[in-house]
Amino acid sequence: MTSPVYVALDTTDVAQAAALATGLKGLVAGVKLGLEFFSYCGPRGVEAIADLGMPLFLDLKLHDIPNTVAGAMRGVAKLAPRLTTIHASGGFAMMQAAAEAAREGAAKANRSATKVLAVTVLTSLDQPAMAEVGFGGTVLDQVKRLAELAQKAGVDGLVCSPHEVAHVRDVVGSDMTLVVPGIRPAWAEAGDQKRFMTPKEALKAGADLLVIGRPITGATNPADAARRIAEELR
Ligand SMILES: O=c1ccn([C@@H]2O[C@H](COP(=O)(O)O)[C@@H](O)[C@H]2O)c(=O)[nH]1
Repeated sequence: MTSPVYVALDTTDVAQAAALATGLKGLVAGVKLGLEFFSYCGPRGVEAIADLGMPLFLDLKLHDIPNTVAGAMRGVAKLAPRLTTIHASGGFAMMQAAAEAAREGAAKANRSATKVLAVTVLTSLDQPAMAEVGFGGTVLDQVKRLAELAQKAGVDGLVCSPHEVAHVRDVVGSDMTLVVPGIRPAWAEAGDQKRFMTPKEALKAGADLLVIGRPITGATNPADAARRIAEELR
């Protein structure tokens, strides 16, 4: 079975990210670089990891007015990741502008387009945390609402927790890529994740790709942890 796992390299250091990526080559589907890495290492750091030749997910979770997000997305497109993210709560026009900018960037470079994924509700939020920021309804309803809106805006996929993935699949059908963080093997600590499941449960619920960070990167032997997850998925 080909691995469905993108490993989150949440580090401030290019050399550390490169060493982790190299050690995990062949054991994971690709690597995910996020805000922590990008804040410290910038586009040049991303290029250094891209040069290792593994599929790249650049998870910047863009969220601003449409014009600003489109501009940032043109920059992202130059880095040519396979996948990237925006926040669905930025609204329809923002998502539409981001998707368009990604497609235009790819067309200009004559390559296949970066898939734009809309993040629905962060996996670190539970129902009380949502109420704190003024959402009266359920997490599930909010995720489904944003999923529908994102699909209408023309994005390629969604990020949601394993708790909602089956429901999201019912709403958007089979065309959209569903990427699921909030993954915790039974032997790993939850940390700040609130809506999580094991890798096997998440795949069974309908995830296309899983994002796993600390259970792998924080292990004494990251390659062994990745192998253990692969075993559990078999
Ligand atoms: O809702 C979301 C969206 C993105 N993430 C990102 O995934 C990884 C998860 O890392 P762990 O160490 O496995 O918790 C991290 O990079 C987040 O930025 C998410 O967790 N939830």
